[in-house]
Order: sequence, then structure tokens, then C-alpha cells
Amino acid sequence: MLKAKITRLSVSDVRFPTSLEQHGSDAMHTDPDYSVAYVVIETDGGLKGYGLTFTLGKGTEIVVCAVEALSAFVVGTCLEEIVSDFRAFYRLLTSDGQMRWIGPEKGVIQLATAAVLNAVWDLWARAEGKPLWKLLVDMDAKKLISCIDFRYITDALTEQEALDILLKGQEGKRQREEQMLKEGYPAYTTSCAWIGYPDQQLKQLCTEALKDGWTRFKVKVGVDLQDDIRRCRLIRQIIGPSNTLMIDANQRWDVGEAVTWVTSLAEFQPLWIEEPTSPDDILGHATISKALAPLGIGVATGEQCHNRVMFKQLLQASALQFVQIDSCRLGSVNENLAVLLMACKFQVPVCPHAGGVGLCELVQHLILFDYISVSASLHNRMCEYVDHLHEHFKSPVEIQNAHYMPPKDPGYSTEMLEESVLQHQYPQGDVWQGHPGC
Ligand SMILES: C[C@H](O)[C@@H](O)CC(=O)C(=O)O
Ligand SMILES: [Mg+2]
Repeated sequence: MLKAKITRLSVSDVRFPTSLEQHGSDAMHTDPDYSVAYVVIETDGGLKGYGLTFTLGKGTEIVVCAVEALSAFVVGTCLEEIVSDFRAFYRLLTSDGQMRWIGPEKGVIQLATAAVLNAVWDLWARAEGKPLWKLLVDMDAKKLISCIDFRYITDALTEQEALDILLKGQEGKRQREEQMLKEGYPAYTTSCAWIGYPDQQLKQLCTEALKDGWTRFKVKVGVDLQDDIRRCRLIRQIIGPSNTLMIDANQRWDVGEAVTWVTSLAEFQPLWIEEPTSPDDILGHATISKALAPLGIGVATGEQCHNRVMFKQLLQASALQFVQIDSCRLGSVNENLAVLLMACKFQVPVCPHAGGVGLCELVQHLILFDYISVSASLHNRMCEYVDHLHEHFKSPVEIQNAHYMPPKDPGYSTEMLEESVLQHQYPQGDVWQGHPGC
């Protein structure tokens, strides 16, 4: 299977009209249509790999163009050739002398890299007959390290240090794997309190979620302080004092404003404030972290942190207390591995961003690997869950008692149902016919 030669790459613009009911809305993205640039790679042996990156409607066509521009690097190569030196292949995609000018390793081109490489990782896991998390857990430590591009991060994490972390992680690994298979990985829900949901809906969803066993909840904030106070009070009343609450501002504030606003919400005891300000403002995050530490509120960020270099600086500057990796924002598994290992070295817990379309499906593999092989800890750790659009996937996430149960099917859980792709393709899919946005 590894000998398979990649013969074709196709990419589709697939959009879901989630903005109609305000699903996914936040202080900055008030009308998100959850979307993906969806990649299928075909091989001469018949095996296919599926990959995606997450977007919000308009602009997906630009990511699709970028994927098409990268496809020349992939078509004609052999899976074995790629994975025998995955670091070199990652560099080939991210360091092309002309294309890197529109990055490097950030923005649209990095989203496209993620979509393409996610498909390659899916293909690799399928070729090995394993779910991706298991492929990673079983992989020899040196082989894993050989998938990571350490350029620009060796001042924070050397190859030897990364290897040492993985070797240390061997201890107790089998028990942790068994534990995950039995109990699953702890999750929190964001589905109850999107910014566009009225109080009644928030109340009903929270009450139902509590009944379903959820104990950790995230609420969107940042548009109007009085609204936030009312909504946080409401949610705290429903979930009680001992369940966990997080708040997410999606980059709404300036640095000083973030500190003042979150201080006004401190009585509701949020564990973290997520994305308080621009995702690029490392020193701003450090200032906010320092100011909120006495209140027991941490800073979480990462869903729009575009590469390992940014994460390195956030960690070096003690600018975040929770690392939110994203399976489709960073350069696929390769770059996520680098961030997981850096977070371990800096002893900062990883709580991945998920939700959107497919992000839960993908990132569960990474966080399972993190627990089993890297961090060996569940302290202050949980993976986001959002209850939308799973029905469009061939191997949707399985949640039991607010935990992600490890996927069993081979691959990266990236394959979508053909029918779903056809119906939601933009603009020709049935779902978009007669739609006001079309
Ligand atoms: C636009 C997205 O729904 C965003 O609000 C998601 C997010 O910030 C989160 O899940 O966290
Ligand atoms: Mg967020």
C-alpha cells in the first residue's frame, strides 16, 4: 500500500448555511457559514486519502485555488517517498521559492498546506490500516521526529529534547492507551452559548447538556458587557459553582479593554479567557495573562495562531496558559507535533480548538496521541466539542458521557459522505439553490 503512487488531487468548496440559525456565531464572526476546502487524493492502487481545512464561507474559493497551486507537489509522488522523509516533503510544500512569498507558513497558503497534508496523513493511516492516533502512538520516536520541521524553533526545542520527551512518554503508554479506549478523552461543549443564541435557547441547551453529563461549558462574550454579565450569570446559575466555565471573545478587544472587561466577569470564575485580543499580539497576551493571573483566570489561544513560530513565542513569553492547537490552521499533523512537544517542554496544557466542520473529527486523534505518548496528564486538559455537522462524515466522532471515544476506523476521520459533498458544494449544490447568499 505504501508503494501507492498519487495520481490525482481534487478539491471542492463545501459550505453549510449555519449562519441562518446563528450556529457558530461569536463577537467577531456574527454570520459564519461553516465550510471546508475538501481534498481527495487518489492513488494508482485505488486507495484514497481525504483532507480538509476549515473556513467560514466567503473566501473558501481562495483556499481552493491555493490547494490547486500546491497539487503539483503531490501528484506523481509515491506515498512511500513522502513518508520516508516527511520533513523534506513538508518543506517542499511550505518553502517553495515562489509560493512562500504569499506566506510563509501563514494565512491562506498554510490553510491549503493543512488540507493537502491532512489528506496525505489520512492516506498513510489507511495504508497502515490504523486510525491516525494509533499510527502516531505506535510510531518509532525517531520516525515521528523525522516528520517535524524544527527550523525556527530550535531555540525553544531541539530535536534531542523532543526525542527525550517521546522516550519518557513510553513509560505507562500502554496503560494510558487502555484507559483512553475504556474512558475516552475529556471534552467540553461550546454548543450551548453562541453569541447569537437568545437566553431561552442558552438555558434550554445548558440544561440538556447537564443532563447528558457535560461538566465544562464555554460561552461567547465580547459584544456588550451587560449582556455578558447576564449570560454568564444565567449559565453559572444553571451549571452551579463546581462545573467549569470558559469564556471566548474571539479577538474582540484591545489589551487594556480585555483586562477591564474580563475583570468585570471574574465573579463568574471562568477558567480561561480565550482569544482576548489579536492572535498575533504575543506581548499583549503576556500583559493580559499577567494582569488576570491574580484573579485565577488563564489566557487560552491558538485557533488562529498560524504556525509553530507563533506558538513558540507565546510559550517563551508566558503569554498563554492553555495551548489551543488546531488541526487545520497549523501545517497538518507535522506542525501540530512540534507544538505538542513544545507545550510539553513548557508545561502548558493543550486544550485543542475543535468544532466547525470536521475539526472535532480530526483533532481528537492529536489529543489522544498527546495524552498517550507526550503529556501523560489530564490535569487542566480537555478537548472542545461542538455538536454540529458530524452527520456529514463517514466516521463521525463518538461522544460518551462528555468524553471523546477513540476512533477505530483506519485514517484521520476526514472522509465526508459523497452525498453531503455534492449537496453542499458552493454554489452549485442543492442546498445553495435559491439561498440569499448565493
Ligand atoms: C466562528 C467559530 O464558530 C468560532 O466562534 C469558534 C470558536 O472560537 C471556538 O470554537 O472556540
Ligand atoms: Mg474560540
